[in-house]
Amino acid sequence: MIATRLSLRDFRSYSAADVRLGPGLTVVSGRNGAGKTNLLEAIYFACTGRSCRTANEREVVRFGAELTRLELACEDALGRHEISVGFKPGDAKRLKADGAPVDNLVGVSARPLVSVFLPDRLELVLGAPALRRSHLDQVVAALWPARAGTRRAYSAALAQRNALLASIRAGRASKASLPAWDAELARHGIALMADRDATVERLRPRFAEHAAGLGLEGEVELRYRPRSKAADAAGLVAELAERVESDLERGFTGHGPHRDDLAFRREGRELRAYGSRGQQRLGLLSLLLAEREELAAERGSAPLLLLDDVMSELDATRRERLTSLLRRDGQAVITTTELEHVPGSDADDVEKIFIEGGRALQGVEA
Ligand SMILES: Nc1ncnc2c1ncn2[C@@H]1O[C@H](COP(=O)(O)OP(=O)(O)OP(=O)(O)O)[C@@H](O)[C@H]1O
Repeated sequence: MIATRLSLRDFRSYSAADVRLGPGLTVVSGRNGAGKTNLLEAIYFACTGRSCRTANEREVVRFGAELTRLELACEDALGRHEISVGFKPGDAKRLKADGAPVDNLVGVSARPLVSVFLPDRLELVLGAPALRRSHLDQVVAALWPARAGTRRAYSAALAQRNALLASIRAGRASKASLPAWDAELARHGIALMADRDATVERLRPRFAEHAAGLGLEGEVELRYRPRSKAADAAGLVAELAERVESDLERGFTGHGPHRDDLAFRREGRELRAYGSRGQQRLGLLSLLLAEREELAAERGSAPLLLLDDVMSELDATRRERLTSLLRRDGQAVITTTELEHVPGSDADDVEKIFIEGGRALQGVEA
């Protein structure tokens, strides 16, 4: 599934825009503040009905406008599709797939899956483990939609166990009720760990391959780091039982897959602590590219990759490598202040959009 055209009204800096997206690479260029990221965000918003930039979505409506509206035309082997998103702050979003209203766009097959790289996504390498866990769980859900419920079930069981720990501490409940929740938590926990492990195992070789291809030198590794050593639910129950006194002291569950991490390593050391900014960026790009390939293999269609300002911190060789990779397969949209930062962008197979004066113009600057 590819996205072929985006039309919008009153989104961020645009009063209106109508742009064609290439089946391969599309380059969006313009000066700082021109509205390049806004266009990328608009594509994401049209695909998912959500912003990839802000939790306060009223920000996406153009200053002075009441509502925003986006339409995304897509195409697959079976024909054309259309997604539309209408958003008026304070009201429920109006989402449609092929003309029919839908509650959300998550499971909608009329649109491509989408994967986004914004500069602040480097937090995925640099930030707290919770970000990596949640990213990993999103990849699990994208690869195997039927398993999306495992994390929700685990979180619900964890909340229940924590509430029970607090009640026991306060003398309102007895310890005798804990084993039932431990069993429930362990059952979902083991399933969650198995899904995470299977996902990372599939991503690992592709990650290493892309890291090498993009010029991230040295031995590079993606590794799943589960907190628990348990091989089955009974093992996790036993680990929980061993720690019950400290859990009761703290009032929450200190052990289990809600403490897992995903490690990006180079030469045996964490990229987070020892990598340069450029190396961290290449690590994250390698992960997104590995995920894209794995999704294409599992789901039969590669996600649309949206890359904001990835070229500025890469040297000429790495820009070259990334661009040729992006031109090779799948659909990608990349923003840049300088077209020359995307080597080969003058080729006919690369679609170009130039942003100037609040308008998105097809083709390059005259
Ligand atoms: N709701 C909104 N209504 C109107 N304009 C907005 C809105 N939200 C942001 N903008 C404007 O959008 C512009 C920033 O656009 P954007 O972030 O897309 O720039 P960019 O081209 O990606 O720049 P850079 O190269 O610096 O990253 C700013 O001028 C900002 O004022």
